[in-house]
Amino acid sequence: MNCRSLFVHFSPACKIEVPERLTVSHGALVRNGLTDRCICLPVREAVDAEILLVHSEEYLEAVKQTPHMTLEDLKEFTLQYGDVYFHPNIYHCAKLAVGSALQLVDSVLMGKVKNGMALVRPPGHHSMRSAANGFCVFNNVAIAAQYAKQKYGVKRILIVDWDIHHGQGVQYCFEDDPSVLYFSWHRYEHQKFWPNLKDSDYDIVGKGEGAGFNINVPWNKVGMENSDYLSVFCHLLLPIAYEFCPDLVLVCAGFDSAIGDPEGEMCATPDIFAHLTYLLMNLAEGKLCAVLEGGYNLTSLAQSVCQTVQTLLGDPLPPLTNLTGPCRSTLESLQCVRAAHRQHWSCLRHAGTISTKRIKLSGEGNKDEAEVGEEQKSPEEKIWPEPPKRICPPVCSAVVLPDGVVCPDIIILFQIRNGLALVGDAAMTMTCVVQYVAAEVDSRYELIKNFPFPSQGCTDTSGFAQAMFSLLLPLGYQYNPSLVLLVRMPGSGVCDIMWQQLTGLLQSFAHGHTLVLLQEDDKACVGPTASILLGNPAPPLGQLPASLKEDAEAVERLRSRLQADWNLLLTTGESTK
Ligand SMILES: CC(O)(O)CCCCCNCCCN
Ligand SMILES: [Zn+2]
Repeated sequence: MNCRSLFVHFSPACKIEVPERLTVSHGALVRNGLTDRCICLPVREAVDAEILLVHSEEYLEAVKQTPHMTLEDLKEFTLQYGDVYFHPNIYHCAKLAVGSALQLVDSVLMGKVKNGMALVRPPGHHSMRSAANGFCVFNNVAIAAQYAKQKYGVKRILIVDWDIHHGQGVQYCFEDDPSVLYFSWHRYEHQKFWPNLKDSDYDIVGKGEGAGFNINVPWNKVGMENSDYLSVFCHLLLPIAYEFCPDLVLVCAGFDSAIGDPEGEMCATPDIFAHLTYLLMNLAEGKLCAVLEGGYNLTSLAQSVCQTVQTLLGDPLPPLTNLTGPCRSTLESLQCVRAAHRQHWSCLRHAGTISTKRIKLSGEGNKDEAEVGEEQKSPEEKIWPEPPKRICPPVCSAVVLPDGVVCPDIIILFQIRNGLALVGDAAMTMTCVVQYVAAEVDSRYELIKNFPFPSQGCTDTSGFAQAMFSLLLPLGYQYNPSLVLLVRMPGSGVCDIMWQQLTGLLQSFAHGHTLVLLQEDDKACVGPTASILLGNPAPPLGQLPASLKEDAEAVERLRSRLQADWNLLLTTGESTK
């Protein structure tokens, strides 16, 4: 009997938002042994009340009809929205995506897990109160934020949207809400890139009570690299985020901002997401929920997801190499956003003064004159090195007590990850360690001493925080040491929680190989320091007041003096020379 089989082939309306995005990402997590180290949370469908935290009744009712629609009706239905595709099963999937994000928020806020990532489809950040848009049906992250506020009374939530598209749905939801700080960078090209909104530009800062709590960083050129992303984090997002002092961090984790993606056409490599994730984990005592948005190159998507989850698990970060500094277009965007937000955030009040002439940026950092060869390649043809293995030394931390000997090579030679030593004379020991390292281990080390501050004492946490973000982090990234030696000089005046934040942030470098030297009478500092070295989150600094003018100016003077040689320190396209 010849059986006639009928293949109904759904020609995929959308070629990039495909099921393989989840199967390939999950497969990579399994292959890298990361799922074994995670707990897998059960998913559930969101209920109406949760969806109505963001969306209107009429929109929810309309979407509820879609499972019963014919293909023709579905096509008709989608015409009222932009760039979104409906399938009879998408309502169910969209409820699962929201439900997954809420399950993650519950687990983090109830302390069952430190942090986590929800791998969901369909994405959410474009969907609005009464409209689907850009592959999104319900706004997963916006609903998660409202849910966290309503159910757990969370006071301040930071949403970081590193997807390459502007999450206008999130912006519209919270634009007048000062309890939710929304940060988004996005391909913009002076409004020529989708969704082509004037509302996505840097001067849209929020409305009424929400003024200052909406930060848009437009990328007006493609080909942005790791340096561009890091400079926006160091010189804009982190200073404001620390001043805001969130109780929870939600990430619209779209990976179409990675190299190879057909939508983003950027050149940042997957390991950058290890660092972006880590830098955010030092906020809100590590309470971070990442929710998948976009990401359409299956190779870079899978690698980026693994880099993100590995950092959430506390593994050492892969050093970022050849950071050449931000390109001119980034500096222009950075300068515009900082100027637009200067009145709202005291960390920007003394921001770098606009100066006279343009600085000649290093060649590679300049998208305007991208190398010819690279320029021609399509995103899919781009190649990049596989992110390096991030090995975890068998021992995390060692403590050397006064009668012990400080031998830094055990740290550098990967036998342990980091360590602290209580020594009789911190300054003298530092000199010995530096000579030993320089001679014996032939490694580059970064000597971290407290920056010369005009104002003594911990009164100026803000000034110190400012120095950390606008000086220490960019310098450390560009210098790329193989050991970080952190010395707490007697009378440094750096208060414990700032010290803990500093110890935490400096583990961004050198595979986390940090050697801390403490004066032996500084015993009270051993516990808090060891806690950070063991991977615990630093306590919050609290909402930071304006830094003392003389401190901010001292940092600015130091920054503008060093920026000619270290252009990750740059925040404007001008040099002050
Ligand atoms: C989650 C996400 O932000 O990645 C969704 C992106 C939607 C892109 C729609 N492209 C439309 C092109 C129109 N000519
Ligand atoms: Zn996107």
